[in-house]
Amino acid sequence: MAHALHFSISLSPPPPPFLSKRLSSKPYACSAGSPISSVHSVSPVSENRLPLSKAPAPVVLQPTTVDSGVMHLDVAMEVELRENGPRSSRRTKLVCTIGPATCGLDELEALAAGGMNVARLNMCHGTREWHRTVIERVRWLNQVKGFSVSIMMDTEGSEVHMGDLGGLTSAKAEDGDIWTFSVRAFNSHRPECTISVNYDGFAEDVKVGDELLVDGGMVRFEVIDKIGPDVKCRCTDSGLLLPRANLTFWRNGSLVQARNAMLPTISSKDWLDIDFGIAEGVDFIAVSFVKSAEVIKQLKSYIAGRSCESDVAVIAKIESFGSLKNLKEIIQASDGAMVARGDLGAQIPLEEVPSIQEKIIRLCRQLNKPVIVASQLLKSMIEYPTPTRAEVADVSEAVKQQADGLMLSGESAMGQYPEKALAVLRSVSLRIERWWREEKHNDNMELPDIACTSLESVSEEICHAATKMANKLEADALFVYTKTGHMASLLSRCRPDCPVFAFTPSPSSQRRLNLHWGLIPFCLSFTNDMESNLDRSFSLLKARGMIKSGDLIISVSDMLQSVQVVNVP
Ligand SMILES: Nc1ncnc2c1ncn2[C@@H]1O[C@H](COP(=O)(O)OP(=O)(O)O)[C@@H](O)[C@H]1O
Ligand SMILES: C=C(OP(=O)(O)O)C(=O)O
Ligand SMILES: [K+]
Ligand SMILES: [Mg+2]
Repeated sequence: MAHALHFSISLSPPPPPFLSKRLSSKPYACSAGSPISSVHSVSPVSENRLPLSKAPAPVVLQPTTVDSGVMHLDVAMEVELRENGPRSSRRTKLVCTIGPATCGLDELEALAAGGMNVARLNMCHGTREWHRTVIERVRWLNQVKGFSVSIMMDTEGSEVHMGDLGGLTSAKAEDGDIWTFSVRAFNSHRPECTISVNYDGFAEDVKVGDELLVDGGMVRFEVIDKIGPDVKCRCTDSGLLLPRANLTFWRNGSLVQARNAMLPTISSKDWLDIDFGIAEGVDFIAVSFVKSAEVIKQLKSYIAGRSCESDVAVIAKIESFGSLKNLKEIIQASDGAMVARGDLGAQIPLEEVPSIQEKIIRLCRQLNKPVIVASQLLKSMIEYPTPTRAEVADVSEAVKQQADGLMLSGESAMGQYPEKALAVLRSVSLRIERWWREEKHNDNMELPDIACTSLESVSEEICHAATKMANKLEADALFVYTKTGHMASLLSRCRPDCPVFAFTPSPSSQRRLNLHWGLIPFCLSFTNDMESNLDRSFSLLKARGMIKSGDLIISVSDMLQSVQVVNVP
């Protein structure tokens, strides 16, 4: 049941069933969340972190069940709408990777209150039990605290990576140090300067003289000797080794495709994780190292056969050489894409990443698929409370390119300042979006027809026309009443100057729409009578201070092929 929120009466929420669980993900310990009171205050300052220099005012959310089930909107978006007004609300969506720094209930709530639209779980790390507890916590926050945070599961894939560091959060490799990379497993005792590798063929595939890159070049080694399962390497570029960091090796300046590159994109472990994700009802499954459209089609039909509502969206991660060769087919087959710059930058020359990012974003928009820009957006904030100027410029570039979403990885998973990093994404997005609108940099990107049926063509034309009218008339918001969410995505694709209030009867459609640029998704049941739908929405939204009398609304729906222009009474 959806809980619509009002802010006057306080009610004690039921205690979360998982409160007693203590989540830990070796080598980190993490808080299991503190008891929740009815008036729960989300403080940006939490234990064992430095107080933030410019801490935002704590958000105090008092959920009640007034209007329960009538209309539901993420409570953080509601606060933002009320405070900034529709036209100044944030259009770019924010994805946070959850890890030891943010798996506690308080930390998750702080991220939700700070504008996290999607929580990402990287199946490369942690146990299924650990991930299940995080999912339960996010669900609890959604149900009891009125958020609408979606969940994205990200598969491990058959990449080569290091093992854990036996309890250490990191290890420093210095220039000239000799380290051993071994396919042996070290259960309790890991010898000094030794790292385990998850791929059995590792020692066979590398050659003396190869260059070994950790995490796309954060640390570099040269292979100097091979002794059975052990590969001896000399550090040539010092840096921090992080648990399970990805490994690539290069020969004469070219990436060596290890035999694991021939393994299926979705490993047996990934299929079990996918079963887990479907059973837990995650909203998105992001597939690592996609090489072809076939694997996406296969996964989509697997999901359709498994989950009765078949509403898990599949996101293709573009992070390998193979995916670039089949980019259009892959994106066409998927429900969205991720520019996974971490691994992408380890597979192609770094200087090619920016133009490829732009190309993928443009292609996704043309094909009407949401796209996320991921990795290293605010990397320095893992350790420092303020970003570098270059990082802010990188974030603003992605915002200018009108990517649907921006993603935090280590910054939110294991960094010292997750909430601050999220606040930076939020404020840079708001500022750059406003600037882009004021400067009328509104691109006139050619949007090709994507409709397959004549009815879909009509919807597409209606969305183009409605956007044009909304821009010209400087409307306060576009409204769309949509059963499947498709028409809302078509409006988002037009990147209108005003936000799009997307009303959909299903909570799962609402959570899927969370990822689309400029959409404010509401869960609301509606009828075929547009007149009464509008009346009802107006009175609900006005009562909650999200719109006001006189606001200009342009409304479309996927039941009635028309555009309505209305002033809020
Ligand atoms: N579930 C988790 N448990 C423990 N650590 C995690 C988890 N998720 C992420 N991390 C940490 O955050 C870092 C950044 O996350 P991410 O970018 O998703 O992974 P990776 O660096 O392996 O690609 C990881 O290297 C890892 O140290
Ligand atoms: C997001 C990425 O994938 P992962 O963190 O799973 O390696 C990436 O490589 O940029
Ligand atoms: K992954
Ligand atoms: Mg990756």
